[in-house]
Amino acid sequence: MLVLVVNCGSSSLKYQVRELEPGADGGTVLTSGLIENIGSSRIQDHTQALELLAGRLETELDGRSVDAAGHRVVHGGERFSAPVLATPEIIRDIERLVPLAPLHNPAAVLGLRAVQKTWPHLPQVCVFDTAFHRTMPEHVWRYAVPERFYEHWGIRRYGFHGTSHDWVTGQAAAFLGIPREQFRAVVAHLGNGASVTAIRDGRSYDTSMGYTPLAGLVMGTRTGDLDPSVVTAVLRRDPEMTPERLDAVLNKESGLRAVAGDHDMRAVQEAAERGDERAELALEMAAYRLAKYVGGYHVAVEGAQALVFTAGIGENAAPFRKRVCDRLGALGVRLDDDANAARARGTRRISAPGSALEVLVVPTDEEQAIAAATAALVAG
Ligand SMILES: Nc1ncnc2c1ncn2[C@@H]1O[C@H](COP(=O)(O)OP(=O)(O)O)[C@@H](O)[C@H]1O
Ligand SMILES: CC(=O)OP(=O)(O)O
Ligand SMILES: [Mg+2]
Repeated sequence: MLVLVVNCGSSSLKYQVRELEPGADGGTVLTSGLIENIGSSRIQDHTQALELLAGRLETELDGRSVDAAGHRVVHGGERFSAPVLATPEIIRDIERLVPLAPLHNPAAVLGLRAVQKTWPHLPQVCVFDTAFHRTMPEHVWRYAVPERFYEHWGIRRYGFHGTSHDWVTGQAAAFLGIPREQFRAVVAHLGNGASVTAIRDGRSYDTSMGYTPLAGLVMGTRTGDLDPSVVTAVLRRDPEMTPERLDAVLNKESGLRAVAGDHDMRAVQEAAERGDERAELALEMAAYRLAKYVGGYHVAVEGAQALVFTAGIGENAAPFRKRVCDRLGALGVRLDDDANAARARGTRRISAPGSALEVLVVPTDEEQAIAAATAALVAG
């Protein structure tokens, strides 16, 4: 079966076509690519991007056609706890969740509709970032705010990057030979967006992102945790500031970008190595925040067996992993500096013998997980 995996951003569309057997792993990648600058004069909207993609696929797949499409949908609210086949009603439901994820869900809706318009008979599956976190207990997902915030507006912790946290948890448990339902871990997904999840009995027990993907860790362009009074103070003090503008500042102009002047970890690391003090401060802030979460989640899961790093930074930024692990001595974490620094691929151990927690690097593969879920649902 050929599955088109679609990850729609507001101005970009990442895709992969994978060949796989339903019920098996995510199979092999036949082709992949990225269409950027959606909204420009050349590519006006997602429908036009999909038409461009359809043309590309005809050559790239040598005339073979895809059998299904799987979409990454960031916010599934409380409604979706597993992947679903997209129907017009489901797409409308996802559209209703746009106020909860104004930066992420609109693109998914556009992508779903554009695929429908380009290939009217293609089955489509939605895979939600929030779904994996539906197992969090109520005392974890509740905020201590008036009940009506939740009742009227759905304000609670949802959590994101679930497809990645789920996949990486399974890979890590298998690598260590621990049955998944007995696995306790802390999984750090560190990409442009970053979140950390407490895994108890192989499931999500707590996670650092909240009502939106703004909470938790210091990220490339997002603040992470912040005293909410900062929001009201800025709105009061700056006459030009609006909620929309402040949303953009906190999501797109903060994090590493605000402190170090660049959102990209590679650039920040290079600047720190040259002695740039702002870059050094940004790295210390990000590492300290993450280390605090690891300590907290170690307690939350009653003793983690492993700490797992994944995504662009987690998989590649050895100096950042060291910064974090060096703060975890009180938990008995001991890094193997050579293993950490080695340029290796695939799932690997980077802790020293005798470390109280196994420290692993596990490459994430959200596309593979989305393809597998799509094939399973379409075939079933
Ligand atoms: N070799 C590397 N060393 C340090 N950071 C890296 C390296 N490769 C990628 N990164 C960082 O990974 C981040 C992007 O992660 P990624 O998972 O691709 O993000 P996303 O999918 O959220 O866009 C960037 O900050 C980038 O600088
Ligand atoms: C939910 C989220 O933060 O996604 P990304 O890391 O792709 O921005
Ligand atoms: Mg990512």
